[in-house]
Amino acid sequence: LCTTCDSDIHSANPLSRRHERVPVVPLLDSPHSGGAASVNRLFGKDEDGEANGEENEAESWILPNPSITPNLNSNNGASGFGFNLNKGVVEMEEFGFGEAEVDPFVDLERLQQQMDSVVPVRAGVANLPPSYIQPPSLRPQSSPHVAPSPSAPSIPTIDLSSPDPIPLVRRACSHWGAFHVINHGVPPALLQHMRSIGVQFFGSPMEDKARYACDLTVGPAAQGYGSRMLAKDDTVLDWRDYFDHHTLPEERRDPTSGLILSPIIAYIIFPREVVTQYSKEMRCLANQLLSIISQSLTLPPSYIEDAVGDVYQNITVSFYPSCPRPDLALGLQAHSDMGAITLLVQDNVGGLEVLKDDKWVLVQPLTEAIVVILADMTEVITNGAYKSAVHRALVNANRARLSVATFYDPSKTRNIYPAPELITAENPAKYREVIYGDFVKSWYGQGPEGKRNIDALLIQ
Ligand SMILES: O=C(O)CCC(=O)C(=O)O
Ligand SMILES: [Fe+2]
Repeated sequence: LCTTCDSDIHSANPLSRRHERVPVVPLLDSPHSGGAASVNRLFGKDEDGEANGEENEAESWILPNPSITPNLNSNNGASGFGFNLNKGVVEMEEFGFGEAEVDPFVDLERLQQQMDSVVPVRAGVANLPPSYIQPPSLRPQSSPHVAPSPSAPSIPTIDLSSPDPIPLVRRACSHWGAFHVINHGVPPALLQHMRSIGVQFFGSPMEDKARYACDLTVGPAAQGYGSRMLAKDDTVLDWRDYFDHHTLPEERRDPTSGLILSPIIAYIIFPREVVTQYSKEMRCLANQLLSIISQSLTLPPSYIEDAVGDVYQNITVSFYPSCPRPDLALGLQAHSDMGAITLLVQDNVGGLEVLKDDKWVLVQPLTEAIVVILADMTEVITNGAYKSAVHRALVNANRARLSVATFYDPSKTRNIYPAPELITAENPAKYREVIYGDFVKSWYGQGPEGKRNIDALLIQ
């Protein structure tokens, strides 16, 4: 709609007349984007503000598949989704949640009052569906915690512009396996932009989001919208919806891969321009960090990067709606990431926890900082000198939360093994060599359960 029509239509309804139109942040300052023109492009308008749907589709990260029309009430293909689409719809209807009209401009706090998601947000305080109830030992409060306070220990913050970050990184990696980086060189506007697009996407009506449903029959971590992490049915579900992008190598950028349904959309979802830029910046930062990490173990700067080989990068935007019983559920179960390194950007709600000395420690959100999480293959390559960090996401009753995780992984055919340079008679190899694809298969097949998959590689 042009601004005038938009205003006319919205003022016809006394409630929506009070809505305030707030555009998401302007696009980056680049020769191709900037200011009002970019905002117009984001919302499907040409430079004069007129609607321009075709351009939207061309710029979306994922393109529609015009041969398939979504039918939320049919049984077709429901079993292969990242979630069971039919089940989701039935559950939402059961809880009196019909087709919500969601304003894509709303912020997270307002959005959670009216949004729909795969997780059944409208279950009501007394009614967390049993499939989301964690066994008592895994519930948030049942495991030991470091009480959050300004003086409580937390992951270190490393200024990457400092003259010599190597000793700081060495310390953070050996003690925590996770740390914040600041002055990392990624433009803050890009981080904010990615978050804003996420808010806009998850705030869309289910009917629109379901058109991007991922197809887990093509394999785990398929591209697109979903909620289930594992193929198995008997796991407790995470209180999380996600949107996964396959970004590297570039040949994985098939805009239809992994999707079941994707017909015409009226507005843009994850614009290619932004995701591409984000992917580039995150790759650059990951390479810089892997170089510092290698050097911190007296390995050549490109050691871990070379050991990983061609990088497989996925960008997963996670959305954790407010939860009726945050004491019984988890946004994301305890796990270590399976690749080499993860770069996580969170909003200001908080919920990420890292396990340190068998106690959960909250990672306080830091504006503009990026959380670096060491993953399992770095643990193998460094022969356990650096351990992957076990982490999980909590949910809360009042506020929805959004995070963007960028995974830097080896290709499925890559052999990963402890660096021979780090093996001595006194310090023999601690892990068996593994083909990364086999590791991923076992991870998704049986579930993470903390570090069980990497522990299975330990040489006794
Ligand atoms: O959302 C978060 O804070 C954690 C996300 C995460 O651990 C993951 O996607 O692997
Ligand atoms: Fe993770």
